[in-house]
Amino acid sequence: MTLHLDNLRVRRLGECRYDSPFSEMLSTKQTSPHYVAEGDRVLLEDTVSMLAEHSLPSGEAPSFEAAGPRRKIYFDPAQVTAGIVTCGGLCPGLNNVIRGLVKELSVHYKVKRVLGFRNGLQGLTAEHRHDTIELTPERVRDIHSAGGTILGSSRGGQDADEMVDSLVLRGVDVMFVIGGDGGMRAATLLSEAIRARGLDIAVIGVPKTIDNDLPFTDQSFGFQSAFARATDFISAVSVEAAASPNGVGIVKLMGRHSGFIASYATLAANSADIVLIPEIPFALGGADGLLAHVEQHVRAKGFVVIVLAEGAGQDLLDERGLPQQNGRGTDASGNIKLGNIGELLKERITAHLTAVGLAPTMRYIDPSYAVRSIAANAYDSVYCLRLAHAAVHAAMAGRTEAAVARWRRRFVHVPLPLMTSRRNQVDPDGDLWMSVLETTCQPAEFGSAPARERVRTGFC
Ligand SMILES: Nc1ncnc2c1ncn2[C@@H]1O[C@H](COP(=O)(O)OP(=O)(O)O)[C@@H](O)[C@H]1O
Ligand SMILES: O=P(O)(O)OC[C@H]1O[C@](O)(COP(=O)(O)O)[C@@H](O)[C@@H]1O
Ligand SMILES: [Mg+2]
Repeated sequence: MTLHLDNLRVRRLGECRYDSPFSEMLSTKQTSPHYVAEGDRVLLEDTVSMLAEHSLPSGEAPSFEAAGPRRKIYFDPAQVTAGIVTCGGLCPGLNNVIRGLVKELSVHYKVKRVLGFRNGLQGLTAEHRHDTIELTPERVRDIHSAGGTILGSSRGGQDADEMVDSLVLRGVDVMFVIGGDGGMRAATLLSEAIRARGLDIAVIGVPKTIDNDLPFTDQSFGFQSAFARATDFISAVSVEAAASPNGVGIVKLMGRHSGFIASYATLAANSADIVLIPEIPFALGGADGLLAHVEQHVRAKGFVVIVLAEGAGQDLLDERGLPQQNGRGTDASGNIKLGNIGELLKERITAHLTAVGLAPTMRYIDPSYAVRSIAANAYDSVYCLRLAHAAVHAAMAGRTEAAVARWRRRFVHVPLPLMTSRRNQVDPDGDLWMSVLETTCQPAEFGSAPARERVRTGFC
């Protein structure tokens, strides 16, 4: 879909009539390489050729509204109750975002009250809507040093109208939804239900996911902490495999549909020979297949290290129809349940190497939740705080049905439906994957795997 300026405009609840606590500070600020002034916009595209394709005057080129404080705001802070919810899988930095929101709302805007809804969107059901946490600066003072979320999280669907009822009954004026693609979809439906009832409630999404599979954001928060942790496991199997006869090190990392964690952790560890991601199908057998390459590595240097994203090679499991290894159906949120490709590879590589007289020493690690349950690293901590500030400024200025995101290093407002309009994936023709190939020296494809769909947008 080609995006036009009108697709990127963010909805406003109404005219901003109240002075913002930042009015004075903003009076002299202008756009610079380090600041985007209020009213300025950030271009969607950043190459000369992409801009030339539109041949539009710069004011009409597709662009995002810049995030940040406004001189005038929509809500009277003294009357505002804010709500916060965290939903979906855990992600480093959730507590940092909660803390950042609470402090910005309380310290600078001095809002009346901040409520934390518990256990994800379940907390907005009729049954749980009164079981909230009063979020004060004191309550959140130390939460950022821990992983997880003090509010709890969950998967599973809720009725949008029931959630709106909860906001109305609890007097919420601005609602912050911290979630991944599922959470952003739910926030979109929530906003639509609010609009349908003509209510004056702002909904702002803060995109989170370790998989980095959300579009229109340079990288999602927590991703960097997660792949840094994953790097430790690659280094561990690399050491183990190198020290073992016919060593085979395999690390299976999270990444349901996108291989960003696997790719970045591989580049950081710089010790893997092969990376397998959901975006690039691979064949096991044949002269150019994965098994032949594994054998070549073991013969040539005595060991091999493989990094595997959990969503890779799912077609191979389908073909074999193994009930214990295949995924079955979807989870409560509708996410596909994956088969265990790690177990399949372990089994097939062991059988192949044994058959050719190279009985392997298998070193297999599935760090699973260990990469996402940790606290945010220093980079993500800063990033989470700045996203939280942007989210509060957006909500107080009456922006709604929008997410805050970092785009080309600037903070921007993205219309919520766009956040789920496509999936961010590693582009097999992009420069990230090229760096992976340069690092591992693996072939662009293993064997004659099924044709892949062309990835239309890879942002990293
Ligand atoms: N299509 C959808 N419509 C409404 N709610 C959804 C939708 N997809 C997900 N949700 C809700 O959003 C929440 C988070 O979604 P989930 O996919 O579990 O995690 P994430 O937000 O991390 O992607 C869940 O409570 C889920 O029910
Ligand atoms: O928490 P669960 O249900 O075990 O799900 C695991 C999934 O969560 C993730 O960590 C992140 O997914 P979300 O961003 O959708 O929360 C995936 O990488 C992984 O497949
Ligand atoms: Mg998701």
